[in-house]
Parts: sequence; structure tokens; C-alpha cells
Amino acid sequence: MPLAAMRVGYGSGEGAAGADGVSANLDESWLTGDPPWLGLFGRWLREGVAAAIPEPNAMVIATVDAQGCPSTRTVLCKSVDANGLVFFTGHDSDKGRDLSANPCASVTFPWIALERQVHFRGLVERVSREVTQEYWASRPRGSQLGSAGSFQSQPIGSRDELEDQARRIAAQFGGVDGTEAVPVPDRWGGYLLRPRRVEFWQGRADRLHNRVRLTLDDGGWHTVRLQP
Ligand SMILES: Cc1cc2nc3c(=O)[nH]c(=O)nc-3n(C[C@H](O)[C@H](O)[C@H](O)COP(=O)(O)O)c2cc1C
Ligand code: PXP
Repeated sequence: MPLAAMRVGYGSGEGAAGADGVSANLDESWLTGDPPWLGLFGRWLREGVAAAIPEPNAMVIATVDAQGCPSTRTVLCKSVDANGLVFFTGHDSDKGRDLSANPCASVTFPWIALERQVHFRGLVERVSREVTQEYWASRPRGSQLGSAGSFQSQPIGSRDELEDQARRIAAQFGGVDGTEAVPVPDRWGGYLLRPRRVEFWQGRADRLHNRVRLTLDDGGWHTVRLQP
């Protein structure tokens, strides 16, 4: 089928895998909690988990380099609370360098199977070393060794070289089957995105979608409905 002819209609509820509130129109009254995005975001995330969509906590994050050029890639959101969204990555990666130059990011949860997306934008800061260490300790040993064995976003000559490097580094900590703790590399850690703008999007028929945006200013959170 030609790309130009590929399209899916929204708003029938059929693609929504049984999630609540899919046939009803997204309404400002759904915004509950403090901050007011928290309740609905938590509900939609739980519905994504219940609907078994792949990696419901995956979010596409855009960062901007010192020259003002944006880049996007996917990361996993590892916690969310009233302060914002936490993810973990390499400080020397492209995104880590972007965030050092320009500590602002935008993320999208593309829950297409549920006919929904949520965008966040805000300032990003590093979490404390204690928070990073606690999360690192919860990761499988293989993932710890994978992160320790990779200098994220640096070039490497071949797959074999990457595997040799990872094996060498794993051997320093007793190897894949060892029991010696793998320390968190200094170059790896968590970031907190503190939202100042959040948009909930719900697909509707004939591209007449629902969009509700919340914005934080000195007076608190303000809600506005946007045209699709
Ligand atoms: C579903 C999914 C989840 C990912 N989660 C993470 C993550 O939590 N942290 C991370 O550093 N990279 C993650 N990655 C890899 C990134 O998308 C990316 O390739 C990597 O972070 C390097 O990005 P950069 O060079 O733009 O900094 C994930 C990739 C996918 C497809
Ligand atoms: N780092 C990389 C390179 C990843 O690909 C991922 C998830 O795909 C993560 C970190 C975060 O996930 P986890 O902490 O569960 O390994």
C-alpha cells in the first residue's frame, strides 16, 4: 500500500484494548491531583500496562544541542511523581551533553494503540547520586554490566570490538556469572524532568482529536483546550 494511503481512523474505541474513558471525550474534569496532570497521566499509564502495549513507560525525548539543533530518541521513564519524570542514561551520551548545554527537554509517550499521546516539556536536572545508586542496584546484573561496558554514543569499530570491551570490563567485576557488585559508572545516572507544560491528546474521528494542555506559570497551573 502506498504510504500516502496509509491511515487509521480514531475514536471508535476498537483500538483501545478495553481501556476506560476511550469512548468518552477527554474532558478537563479528568484532571485531578496535585499537580493536576498527575492523576490522569497515572491512569493512562496504568491503562497502557493493562492493555499490554509494548514498553508503556517508553518515552521519546527531544534534547537540543548548544547550536540549537534538536535530537530525539527513546528512553524508559523509571518513576513519576509530583516532581516529574525520572530516566537514566549516560552523562556523556549525545543527550547527556545536550542536557549539559541546554537543560530543557520535551518527551512524548506515543500510546498509539490506545489512541493517546501525552507530551511533557520542562527543565531537566540530575537526580542525586543516592537515587541513581538505588536504581542501579535494582537493575539486573546483565544490564549493569551492559552499561558499564559501553561508553554510550561513542563510536566503536565493530560488534566484536564492543563485545570484547564489554567482556573485559565485566571480568573486572567477576564476569557475567560473578557475585561481585558492579559499581555505578561515574558517567551514568538519573535525570528528573520537571514539567512546566503537559498535553493530553486523544484520537477522535475525522482528525477532530481532543487536546488539553496544562501550563505552569507563577500563578499555578492553567488549562486550555487546543484545536487538533
Ligand atoms: C524502548 C527503548 C528504551 C530505551 N531506554 C533507554 C534508557 O532508558 N536509557 C538510555 O540511555 N537509552 C535507552 N534506549 C536507547 C536510546 O534510545 C539511545 O539509543 C541511547 O540512549 C543513545 O542516545 P543518544 O546518543 O541520543 O544520547 C532505549 C531504546 C529503546 C528503543
Ligand atoms: N540504557 C539503555 C542503553 C537501554 O537500552 C535501556 C532500556 O532499553 C536502559 C538504559 C534503561 O532501562 P533499564 O534500566 O531497565 O536497563
